[in-house]
Amino acid sequence: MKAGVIAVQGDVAEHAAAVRNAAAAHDESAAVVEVRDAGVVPDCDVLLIPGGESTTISRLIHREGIAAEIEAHVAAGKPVLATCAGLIVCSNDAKDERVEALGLVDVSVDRNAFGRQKDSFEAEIPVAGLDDPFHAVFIRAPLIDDIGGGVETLATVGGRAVAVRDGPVVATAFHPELTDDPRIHDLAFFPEREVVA
Ligand SMILES: NC(=O)CC[C@H](N)C(=O)O
Repeated sequence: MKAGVIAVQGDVAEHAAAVRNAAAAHDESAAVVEVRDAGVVPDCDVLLIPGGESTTISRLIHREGIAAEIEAHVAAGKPVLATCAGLIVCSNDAKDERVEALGLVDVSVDRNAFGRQKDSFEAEIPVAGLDDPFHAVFIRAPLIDDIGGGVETLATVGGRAVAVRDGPVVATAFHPELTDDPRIHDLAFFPEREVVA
């Protein structure tokens, strides 16, 4: 499996490690490429859009011609995992003119809504499809506010969605790449496969 991590800004190395771990759990190997230029995404089977700073990621993926390739990847039904800033970039509307949202996940977000109250928190949260709770790390996390009818909510905190699936895209307000637990990467990339011990 060839996995592309959008690497214009954000926590790229952590996603690379997590997707390798997720693939290893299926006795597969993931060849990870860091995407900084156009022309790489079309060869990727799966994509990861990391946490970081959504205004910067948005500006650079449009400037480098990567944004349109991400859109084509999703239009072809290929999986994407987008976390935190990645979720903001993939949303319909980030309510911030500096973020040219890709509209790949039918939600609107409030960029730093959780962050304004508290910069960072961690919580054990149940996630649809996982047997045990997931240790979720929230850092200046976005709040998902409007959710389209075709979007599946995978996890909530305080009644608010924090993980969603829209077709081939799984998006989280938290950072599954910052723990050693590959189960969210697994959900995104191996949705119908049995984990090999
Ligand atoms: N940890 C994060 O990715 C924070 C994202 C941040 N709220 C932003 O707008 O980019």
